[in-house]
Amino acid sequence: MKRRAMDIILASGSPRRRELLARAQLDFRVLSVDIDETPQDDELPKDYIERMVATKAMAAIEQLNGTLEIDENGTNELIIILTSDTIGVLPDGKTVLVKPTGHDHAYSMWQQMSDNIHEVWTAVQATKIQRLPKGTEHNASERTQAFQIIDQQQITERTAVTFIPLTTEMMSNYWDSGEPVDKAGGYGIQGLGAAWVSRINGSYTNVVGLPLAQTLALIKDMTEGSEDIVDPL
Ligand SMILES: Cc1cn([C@H]2C[C@H](O)[C@@H](COP(=O)(O)OP(=O)(O)OP(=O)(O)O)O2)c(=O)[nH]c1=O
Repeated sequence: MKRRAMDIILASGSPRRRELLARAQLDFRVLSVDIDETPQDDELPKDYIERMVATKAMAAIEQLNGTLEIDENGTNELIIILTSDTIGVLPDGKTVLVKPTGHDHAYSMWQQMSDNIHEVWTAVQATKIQRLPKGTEHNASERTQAFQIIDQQQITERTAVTFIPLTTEMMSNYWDSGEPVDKAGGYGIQGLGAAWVSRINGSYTNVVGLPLAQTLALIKDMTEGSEDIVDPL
């Protein structure tokens, strides 16, 4: 992998995403963003996931505008912000599985996933921003706007996951493990949840939260034509 001068920021609090991107031996920084991830009534999976990655990107830019430390550190003027969101989607193509809000929510998702196939969708947005020249920052809504968006692209990767039949005892034990709480659909394929998965069709890293090969292709595409081109491993 050729190193690049362009900054890459992974705007995510997910340790899984950080670990996955680190496997590409790419220099990047992490910025944690916190947004309201509640789906709207009757919001379709595609609309929801695209809204999530776009909202996370805007929250990341807001944070950068707020601190401006990026310039003080002599960081590059061009930055690619990566944001990502993972959901489960039931075979009806409409029901979105997010992080469980509690025990009952997890059970109701698992009952629908038991002995059934669901899809895991991860969307990734790459947002290229440019630091405005010093002195040209402007104020909007009482916040300094120090960056402009010069490009943005989204991809959504889908993986089909088959669950074995689940018993109440299995669900109860798994809930008690604490693993389900911060994961879409209430399970982690990379952890104890692997025991529930009989088959997948598609990208494994996509289920864990970041489709690595596709994300690297997105970064490469966005750096194409610049000196900072990122070549795959
Ligand atoms: C299905 C599945 C999801 N997950 C995780 C991936 C995501 O981190 C999480 C879904 O929540 P997300 O909102 O996509 O991500 P997040 O809140 O963890 O992090 P961010 O700051 O980037 O918003 O579920 C697994 O770790 N393993 C799995 O098998």
